[in-house]
Amino acid sequence: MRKPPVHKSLRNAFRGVFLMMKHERNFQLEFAAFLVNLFLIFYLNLSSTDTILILMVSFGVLATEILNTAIEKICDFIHPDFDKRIGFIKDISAGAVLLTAIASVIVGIFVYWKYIFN
Ligand SMILES: Nc1ncnc2c1ncn2[C@@H]1O[C@H](COP(=O)(O)OP(=O)(O)OP(=O)(O)O)[C@@H](O)[C@H]1O
Repeated sequence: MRKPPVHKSLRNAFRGVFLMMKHERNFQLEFAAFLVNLFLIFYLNLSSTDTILILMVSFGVLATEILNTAIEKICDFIHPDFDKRIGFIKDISAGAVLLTAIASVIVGIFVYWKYIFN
């Protein structure tokens, strides 16, 4: 099969992010947190290193949420019935999101602390 041109692949990828925004509540909340971070980056005039740190953890959470949702959808598609193994797969996939969220809270505390309390 021929590969689609780059602009089409890019359009599909953006559609994927748009679908997440439209249908997935957790992603909507995480995207809202991302927008708050964008505001704080400008409002507190973060250094470039701190900006990169905040952007990396924010995009990390969003990207992991997309992969988690993809795994959940595959699970529901290939095995809609209750199965301990599906539960295990979904739990560890959700665990990946949890870890990135914890990392983003830790980084956020370290970065914003300097600007708010110093
Ligand atoms: N088919 C299944 N068999 C066994 N356990 C399941 C199954 N579907 C869901 N579970 C359990 O329910 C939990 C939630 O699964 P669900 O598919 O509803 O994800 P969700 O509520 O959208 O999760 P998230 O908040 O991570 O998006 C799973 O982590 C798993 O423990």
